[in-house]
Parts: sequence; structure tokens; C-alpha cells
Amino acid sequence: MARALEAVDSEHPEGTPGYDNKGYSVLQQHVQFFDRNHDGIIYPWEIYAGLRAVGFNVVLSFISAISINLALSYVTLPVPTFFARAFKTSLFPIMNNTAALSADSIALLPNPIFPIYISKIHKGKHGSDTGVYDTEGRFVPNKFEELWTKFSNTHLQKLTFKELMGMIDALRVAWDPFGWFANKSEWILTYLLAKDEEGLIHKESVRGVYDGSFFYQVENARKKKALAKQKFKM
Ligand code: HEM
Ligand SMILES: [Ca+2]
Repeated sequence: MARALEAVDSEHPEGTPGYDNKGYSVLQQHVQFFDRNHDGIIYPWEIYAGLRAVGFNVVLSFISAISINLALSYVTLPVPTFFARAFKTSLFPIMNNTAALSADSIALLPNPIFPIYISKIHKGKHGSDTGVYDTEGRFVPNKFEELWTKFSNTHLQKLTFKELMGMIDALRVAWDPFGWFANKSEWILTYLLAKDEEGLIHKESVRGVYDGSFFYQVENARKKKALAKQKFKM
């Protein structure tokens, strides 16, 4: 059964111990680390700051922040977008609710500073993904387990880079360049962030990427390390 609030698997039937879900869906939890000032909106500079906080370099953080905000801002706007409305009215004129069509309730143009609204982040789901998040942003445990039974063939509950690439390839659906690109980027970022010294990514780190708890773990570990270094110098 899909779980709205907890990223559960067979080893963690209660989700992440001690992690406050704040009533957010698991997909909202995945992105809320990047809402640095906790106002429910994620701006490009916040994604940049979040990526720097987990250790990505300036160039990768800058490029990723711009592309993520460009890709997700319009679709997560809190008012109905012009394209969504046009699609519905042209295909289903009978179901068209004219009252909802007043011009001020429709976002015609993207917001020029590209905010991402956490309340509507589930609208950012794309094709060629694993299906671990459903279209409402809930966590689907059996899809998550499937990744490890299907693709982790050489090490128990760990993926090699080659296995990960094989997985991304297996997920591709037809004529979906946006989804192919988005999915590959998400998994490459995950690999760079979570790989161990042998170049493997663990089931538990990936579960933490899904509910966002892994981002906090990495940030805290980096802070501790920096502090220890400072003390050592003094
Ligand atoms: C280090 C940073 C990040 C990593 C490692 C990462 C990784 C991932 C992974 C592994 C998935 C699941 C893909 C799948 O199930 O096939 C995912 C999905 C998603 N991520 Fe991220 N992500 C990061 C940052 C962000 C940011 C900053 C946002 C937006 C503010 C974001 C929005 C999303 C959305 C909307 C999905 C759902 C896509 C779907 O399932 O179709 N991610 N991400
Ligand atoms: Ca914010």
C-alpha cells in the first residue's frame, strides 16, 4: 500500500526513526531540505545553497539549481496554469467549468524568478521514473523493494554504477526525452552524493534520499567534520 507520510521498507516498517515528517508527503519531505527559510517555496538560490550544503561544487550546484527551477516552477504554481486549462477545455469541452476560467485564476506566464511551490510538488512527477513516488507524492514500498530485487545483482541491497545505469535504461518509456533526462540527472546526483568508498549505493541511503532525511545526515556530518577541523587548528 502507498504510504503518504513515511518511506517504509522491510527493514524500516515505521519509516525513518526520529525524523519529523511535518505532515508533508514523502515527496514533499524529499524537497523540503532545499526550502532553506521554511516558507513553503523553493527559489533557485535555495536549491544552490542546499546542494552546496551537501557538498556539491559551485558549477554543478549552479547548473542543477537553474535546471531544476526551470523544470519545476511552472508546473507547481498554486493557480491553474494556462496550458493545463487549455488542454482540458480543448479535449473535454463538455466538462469545461466556465466559472473557473476567469483570466485572473489562470497563470499565463511562468513566474520570472522560478519559485517551486512545495504544496504542489507532486505535479513535478515525470515519465521514465521508478514509480516509487505515486502521482500524489506518496511512497510506494513494493516499487522501492523491487529496485533492490531486480537490479542489485552483485551485492546485497547495494547497486554498482553499472547496475544503476542498467536500471535507468530499463525505466525508459517511449518518446519521453524530458523524463529520460530528468531521471538520469536525479540518479546521477544520488550516485555522486551517496556512493561509498567502493562506488556502491546502499538501499538505506537511497531510502533517505526519497524522504529527504539523507540530505540532513550529509549536511550534519559535513558540519561536524568542519568543526573538528577548526578545533584541531586551534
Ligand atoms: C542532491 C539533490 C537531489 C537528489 C540526489 C535527488 C534525487 C532524486 C531521486 C533519486 C528521485 C527518484 C526518481 C525515481 O524514483 O525514479 C527524485 C525524484 C524527484 N525529485 Fe529529486 N533529488 C534532488 C533534489 C531535488 C530538488 C532540489 C527538487 C525540487 C525542489 C527535486 C524534486 C524531485 C521531484 C519532483 C521528484 C519526483 C520525480 C518523479 O518521481 O517522477 N529533487 N529525486
Ligand atoms: Ca523558501
